[in-house]
Amino acid sequence: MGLPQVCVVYVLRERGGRTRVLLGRKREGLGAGRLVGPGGKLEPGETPVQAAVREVREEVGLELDPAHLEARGRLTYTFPTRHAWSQESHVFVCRTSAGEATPSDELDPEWFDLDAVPYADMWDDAARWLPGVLAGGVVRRAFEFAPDLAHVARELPIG
Ligand SMILES: CNc1ncnc2c1ncn2[C@@H]1O[C@H](COP(=O)(O)OP(=O)(O)OP(=O)(O)O)[C@@H](O)[C@H]1O
Repeated sequence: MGLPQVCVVYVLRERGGRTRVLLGRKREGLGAGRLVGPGGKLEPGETPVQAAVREVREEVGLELDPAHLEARGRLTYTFPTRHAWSQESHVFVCRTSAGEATPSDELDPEWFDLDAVPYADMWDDAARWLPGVLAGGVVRRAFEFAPDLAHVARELPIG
């Protein structure tokens, strides 16, 4: 059986000639306390794009046009000592968004300059691939987490 499917969206906005990315401090559940991109599990019948639009609306209150979502690849996370956490994540960037980011029960949103993203506050894998995605790239990688459920133990070959 395939892994649970989730999505994550990195919303970008320009301000004063700089580009900023919207992250959020996770308030509860998997990864509580960490900074994450808004996102979450696909509901039955949903496409990754539909889930991305819904999750961003639910978690930070921004409206995205599905046509503006840029598919930037897929990540596989395996937690050999906590199988329930293993998942496959569809990564999106969105450079057009409407509204103001507002906190929800799930996330406390915050904008960061692209050169000041606090990777140490994110999941351990993020520093390995998110800079490339924010610079315009696509990612397809697989990470296996250590028994501490916090650190990447190794990267797995894709395929
Ligand atoms: C393990 N290494 C990881 N590295 C980088 N990002 C990770 C991640 N693990 C999860 N994420 C992202 O964090 C968000 C919440 O994920 P996740 O906990 O599955 O979703 P959430 O609890 O919000 O689901 P529902 O909103 O209930 O559907 C979601 O954007 C997801 O892609």
